[in-house]
Amino acid sequence: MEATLATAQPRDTGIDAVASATRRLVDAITRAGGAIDADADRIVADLDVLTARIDAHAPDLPERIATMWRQPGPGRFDPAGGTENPLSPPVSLWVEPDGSLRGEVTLGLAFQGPPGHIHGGTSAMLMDHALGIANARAGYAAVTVGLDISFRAAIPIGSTITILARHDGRDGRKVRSSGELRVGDLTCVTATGTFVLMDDPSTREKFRRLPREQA
Ligand SMILES: CCCCCCCC(=O)SCCNC(=O)CCNC(=O)[C@H](O)C(C)(C)COP(=O)(O)OP(=O)(O)OC[C@H]1O[C@@H](n2cnc3c(N)ncnc32)[C@H](O)[C@@H]1OP(=O)(O)O
Repeated sequence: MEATLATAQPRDTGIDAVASATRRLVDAITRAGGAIDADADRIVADLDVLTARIDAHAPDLPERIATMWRQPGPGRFDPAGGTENPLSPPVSLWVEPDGSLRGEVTLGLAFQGPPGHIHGGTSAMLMDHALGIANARAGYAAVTVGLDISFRAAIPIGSTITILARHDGRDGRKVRSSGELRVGDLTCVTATGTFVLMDDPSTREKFRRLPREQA
């Protein structure tokens, strides 16, 4: 049986290709560091031309957000696994036979925290998002209200990180999920999350309107 992808299906054309190219750009900048100083003026000028070319296509923010949420299927703009989001690590999560999620990702220097290792905030984002998707796959679209995370071992930059996440149950309007990040057999991060259902009245009211309407 073919495995089911729980995150967006990557494409090698269009906005996905632009996002991938931008990730390569960010990786190159972080690896080169100050070695590009002498060429910086020309690089900035080239990048500004590209930015202006792209910006010419951008609608205003509420319209863009509305368009994003009209897209069917897994979020293509998510911060972890969003194939259209250049800031998103290239995470794909697959549904295991027991309904839990499993995926792999390799992160570069842009995600560094302590020397040579992944930033804890990045690990927390991977966990938060994977736990949220595990809930959604179980039929419970929900937002995080609590995330309990333990950093047990540092994750080296460039290592293959295995992401595991599972939905653990529902208690009224709250749902729970848990997961971990592993490198090989080593469990580096564990997390448990408490989420509140999106269709709970207070949550629905909070997230119904677009940011500009809430200001
Ligand atoms: C498929 C895509 C998946 C995407 C996953 C994305 C995950 C995210 O990053 S979501 C973004 C981050 N989260 C947010 O922005 C939510 C911010 N919070 C809120 O807006 C509000 O708390 C809201 C609207 C959800 C609920 O508000 P309100 O009704 O006042 O309830 P609130 O006081 O916050 O608490 C709700 C419940 O959670 C419990 N709770 C609150 N904090 C915690 C915590 N840290 N740990 C455990 N439980 C908690 C409360 O005790 C309460 O429980 P009960 O229903 O039994 O009384």
